[in-house]
Amino acid sequence: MRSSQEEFENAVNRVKLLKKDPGNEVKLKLYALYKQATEGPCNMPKPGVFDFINKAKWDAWNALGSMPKETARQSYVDLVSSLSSSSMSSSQVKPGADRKQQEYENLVVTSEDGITKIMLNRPTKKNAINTQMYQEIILALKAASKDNSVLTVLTGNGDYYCSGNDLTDFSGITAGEIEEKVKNNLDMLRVFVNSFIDFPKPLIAVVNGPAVGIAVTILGLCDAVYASDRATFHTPFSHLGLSPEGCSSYTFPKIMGPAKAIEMLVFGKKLTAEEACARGLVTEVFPDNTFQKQVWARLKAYSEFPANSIRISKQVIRNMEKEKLYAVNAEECSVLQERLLSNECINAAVNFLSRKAKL
Ligand SMILES: CCCC/C=C/CC(=O)SCCNC(=O)CCNC(=O)[C@H](O)C(C)(C)COP(=O)(O)OP(=O)(O)OC[C@H]1O[C@@H](n2cnc3c(N)ncnc32)[C@H](O)[C@@H]1OP(=O)(O)O
Repeated sequence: MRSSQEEFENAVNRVKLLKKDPGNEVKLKLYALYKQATEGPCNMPKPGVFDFINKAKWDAWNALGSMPKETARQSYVDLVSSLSSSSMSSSQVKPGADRKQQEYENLVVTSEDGITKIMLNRPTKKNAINTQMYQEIILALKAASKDNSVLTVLTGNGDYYCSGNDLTDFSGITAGEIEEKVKNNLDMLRVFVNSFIDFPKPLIAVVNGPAVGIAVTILGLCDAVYASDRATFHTPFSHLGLSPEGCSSYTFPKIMGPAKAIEMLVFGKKLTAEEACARGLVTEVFPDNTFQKQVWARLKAYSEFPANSIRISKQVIRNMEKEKLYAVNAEECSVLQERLLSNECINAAVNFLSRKAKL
């Protein structure tokens, strides 16, 4: 829907009423869209390099090129609407309260202060990831990649961060159905891991408690990992007749060296948070009683950094090895597909289901 001149003028007036300073980047965008909407393409002579303020304004306006006046007017109205609603909601919510987004069955996703938080929410099952939760995480990452947040955080609700893949996922499946179910799950796992590889902004894991299996391997694709000193890191693939996933067969040897990676991925050594930090898998460890306070203060400070710079820097680092990561993911999924059909794996799952085996 195209905006009218009246809506545009209303938006111009609403900008003056904003309670929160939207920051220089947004102000430049508003300036440029206003000029384009009212005067058309940039018609000013380029200011000298030392005339910083006018040069920044000129650059912003000039960057809009030949954008039609009507498009600029609409973009201006849209931008002001997004600013007005965020400024209004921040004055309406209690300090520290989260703004809830789309409803998910197994996640709580909220956005506040430039941070989108994706919280795994099956605390009674130690946040084990079932098929639906995999799909919801894929959707939540897609939404977060497009929202206004600067940072995205992955964390868990309750005493666990996540107990890994839901081992009951294959229960109730008949022998005739198993191959197809495994294939479908592995196709989904590949998409799930790719959504971490492709995530365009800094993705931070706030590991509030023990982490198992895929919840650990995927940390190698996160940009920072903050852990409570209560957290542990366990990849019991061999106990379960499985093989590494989440690109860990590539990221772990790179992060901690092959010998230490094999100790975790092949021999299933469980690490404390301090040990995982010493190996480079964890960025920093915090005492559990001040964990949330310290980590969120840190993240809030980071979220105030220039959003484009942060995103572009993350992408420069990730783009170096994206193709490699896609290939590793595909290979790991293909090996795991065979493993999931092996007797070793089926016996481990049956043991868990009959409550004989725990980690
Ligand atoms: C798409 C295919 C991808 C395949 C990739 C797999 C990679 C992996 O992730 S492998 C790792 C799999 N995870 C595990 O092996 C953990 C299994 N769970 C446990 O060993 C224990 O539950 C625990 C050590 C995590 C916690 O023990 P604790 O005594 O404190 O609590 P519990 O009473 O055992 O658990 C409470 C509740 O939660 C259920 N649960 C916990 N983890 C899982 C899980 N991974 N899958 C399914 N359900 C899980 C547990 O059964 C309990 O449920 P009930 O209260 O209903 O009995």
